[in-house]
Amino acid sequence: MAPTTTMSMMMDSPSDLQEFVMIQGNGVKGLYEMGLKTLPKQYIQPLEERMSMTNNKVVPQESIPIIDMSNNNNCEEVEDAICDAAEKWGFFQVINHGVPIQVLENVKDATYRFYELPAEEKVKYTKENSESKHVRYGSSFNPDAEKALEWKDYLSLFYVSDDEAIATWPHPCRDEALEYMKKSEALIKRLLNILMKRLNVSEIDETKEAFLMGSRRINLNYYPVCPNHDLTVAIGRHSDVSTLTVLLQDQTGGLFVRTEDRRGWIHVPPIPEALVINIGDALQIMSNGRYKSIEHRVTANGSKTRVSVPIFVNPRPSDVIGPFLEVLASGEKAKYKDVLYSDYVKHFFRKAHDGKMTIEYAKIS
Ligand SMILES: O=C(O)CCC(=O)C(=O)O
Ligand SMILES: [Fe+2]
Repeated sequence: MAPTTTMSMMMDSPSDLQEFVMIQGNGVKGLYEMGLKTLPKQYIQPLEERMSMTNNKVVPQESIPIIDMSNNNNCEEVEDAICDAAEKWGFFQVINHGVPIQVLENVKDATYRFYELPAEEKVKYTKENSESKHVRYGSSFNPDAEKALEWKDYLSLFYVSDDEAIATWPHPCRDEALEYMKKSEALIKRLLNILMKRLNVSEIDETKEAFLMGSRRINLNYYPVCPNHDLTVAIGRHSDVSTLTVLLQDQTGGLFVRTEDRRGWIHVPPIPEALVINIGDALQIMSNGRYKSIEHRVTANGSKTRVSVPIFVNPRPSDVIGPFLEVLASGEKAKYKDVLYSDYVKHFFRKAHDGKMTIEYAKIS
């Protein structure tokens, strides 16, 4: 069938579009490559979700902290900057973080390599087809629950063990994704140690380590050029369910973070060689609200393809998480109840992205 015929059929029929994007595994990348000039209506977001609307003012003069983690920097100053940023912003960027720059470049290249596979290859990893429940390729966030789709393709890799990853992760990106995960471990431990110290957790024993970083998931996100990009989003407003997230973004830009007063959005400018760190809901819960998991979103781009590679550092699915006893020791009242982490995550993935609503699930009212 000629591409124009397929395209006009898809523009008219939601099920044809879903078949092409999700079932056949072409993703939004496939839509872009067909030369689509108009955004299909399924992707048109309600007015209030579009970045161009007045309720979504970008605050240009503000910026999240950029923290130099070089070893020769004053330790105490670095530690304070990290904890302050986690309390006030829930988001910061780190430079001289110790993850080799080549490892970051390699995982970005590997992301392109995966998405350049033909749809017949990628489709092997969709929810319907994937041989492993730990490997999932898809488009948008939760198409079954969303009123409007998001302009994003993703490959999500849940880490269980090296052997399992080697046996199941797609070859074009397997080694690079694993290497990025391995090489970021020291940074993750350093950040968690620093953040725990302010919570009076002086030592991360085995149980605490499981709560804080017992499981990890790495996503390879692909956001192709988007027609009528102002009418849609690449990722809708959400907070992460992780303990913390280490995010590698390319030089395109488009990630925005909610301001403290919730009245505007701040751009997270791409900085060469930097990593973005953000606090997730699990750490907001464990710190009893001291560290903030902040709403963020990604805009779609009309002229440039963007990739990003977050590592979600999580508790184990079987862990029951709640505010740490050390935090409550001073008599502070618990703001969150104990929740089974897998239930919390299921709750997040059952819905469309809805800002900061997920954490209501754990709140003591
Ligand atoms: O692509 C980005 O910059 C952010 C991605 C993100 O927020 C997520 O995957 O949870
Ligand atoms: Fe996120």
